[in-house]
Amino acid sequence: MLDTLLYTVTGLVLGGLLLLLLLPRRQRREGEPPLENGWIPFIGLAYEFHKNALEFLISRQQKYGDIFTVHVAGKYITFIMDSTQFQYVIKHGKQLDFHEFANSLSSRTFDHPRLTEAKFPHLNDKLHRIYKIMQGRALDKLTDSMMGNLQRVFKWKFSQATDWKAEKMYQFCCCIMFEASFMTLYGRDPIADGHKVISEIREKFTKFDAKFPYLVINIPIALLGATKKIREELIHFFFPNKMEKRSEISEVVQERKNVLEQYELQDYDRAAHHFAFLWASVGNTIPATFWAMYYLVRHPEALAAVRDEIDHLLQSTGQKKGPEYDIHITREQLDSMVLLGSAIKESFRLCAASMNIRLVQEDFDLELEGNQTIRLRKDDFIALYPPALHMDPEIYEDPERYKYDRFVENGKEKILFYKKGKKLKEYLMPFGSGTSKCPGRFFAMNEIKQFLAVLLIYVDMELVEHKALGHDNRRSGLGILLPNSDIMFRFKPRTLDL
Ligand code: HEM
Repeated sequence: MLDTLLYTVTGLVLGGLLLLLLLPRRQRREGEPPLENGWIPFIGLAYEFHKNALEFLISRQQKYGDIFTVHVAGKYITFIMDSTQFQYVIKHGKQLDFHEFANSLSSRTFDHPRLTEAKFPHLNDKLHRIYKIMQGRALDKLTDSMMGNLQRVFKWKFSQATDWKAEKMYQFCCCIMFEASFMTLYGRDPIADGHKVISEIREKFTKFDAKFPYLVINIPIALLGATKKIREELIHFFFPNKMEKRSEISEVVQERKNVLEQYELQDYDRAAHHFAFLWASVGNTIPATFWAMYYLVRHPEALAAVRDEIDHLLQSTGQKKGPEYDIHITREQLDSMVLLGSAIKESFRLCAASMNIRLVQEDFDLELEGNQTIRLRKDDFIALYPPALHMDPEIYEDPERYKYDRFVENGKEKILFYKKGKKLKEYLMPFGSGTSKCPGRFFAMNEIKQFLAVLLIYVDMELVEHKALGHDNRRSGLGILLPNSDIMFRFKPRTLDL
């Protein structure tokens, strides 16, 4: 009896699978790029893509050429692999939309209502206008505040270190960057113990962040253990009663708060928006800071050259080195440190994997260089995958190698990179492109520079473990990749040669 039941169930499952396999697949139409469906219905090539996106895309590029469409988890994505063609995708903002797609992703991940124009007229535009506060001269205030907060956190961290002290490097970066960025953007609660409250938020944030890639690919939050509860707790930190208590809130967060208050939103929904901004402001900055620090510590010649540049700046501005002194470095001075900037860009090149994705709004022919056109279908995606550019040996010689001064030429920032003899408009894309370019990119770059400058001024450091780190590919396509494990390093107050 049991045998018969088992045979019947197995038969039904196999029959169902066979039927699924026999379902008609999408066929390539004339003018469209080569298409690969994958053999598993709905899933398509999702597994291969997520295992190692760069390897997967390069293998398809070898098979189909620079443009091809693949079926990944129910979506059809056309990849443009030739970096000389990127600008043609970037400039088609009307037919290739980013905001609609980003809005629904953010709403699903951070649990706020979608900011549709019909329901919340002009809200999206108003929020985007605020981002100007993070650019140009307006950035001075934020940069100064970050410098003060970073030094406060570093001094607290190093206060007990008299001799070598070992720590996990990722955790170290996360602790310092989270706290300093949080205080800079969201200010402080004058009564509560700042370190304790922020550590609590950071721990919850780290747990949420570990599940972030699953939320993005639409795995129901109910299947992700305690993530729903943690997300709610994080959102509660930004409720009006908590925000009102905080002093020294940055202008950008204050302005966002003012704009959100002009609309009929629940307290929870407003708080969820603040939480989304928190994720945007530290979710990539922390791993980016880690990689910049890791590569410097791993390459003593790079560390020595960058430290020399920082020391030189201190000397020329008459400042003393050492944790007992306050350091002041202006935004212009940060900009002038080309070796430090180059070292950070080089680490971006090796770890930035944010897919630039656009949703096709209507059937249309996308014109590319050299009278080439490709036919695109409404509701498909078109994507640029920066690692394909960053690891291209025609653009970057010996691309696997970390070369801290790769972005310096004749003592200035190097901005000319070529492919097929053509000057590239986009040669480094950690921050996205066109309409979706990160509005926090100047602040992010400054923060990482400040972190490294203070660190190198305050301490000597070296690796304790000598294992090679790889990437955790779960965030492939979503921003800066995390390392596949943490690594021990040690530091001690710097011996000063004054
Ligand atoms: C190394 C650090 C950072 C990296 C690599 C990074 C990268 C990016 C990327 C790639 C996007 C576009 C998303 C997409 O195309 O899907 C983006 C958007 C965004 N980033 Fe950043 N980001 C960083 C730091 C920051 C910081 C420090 C802030 C704010 C303080 C920030 C605020 C934002 C915001 C608000 C958006 C959404 C913009 C929109 O709605 O159009 N980011 N970021």
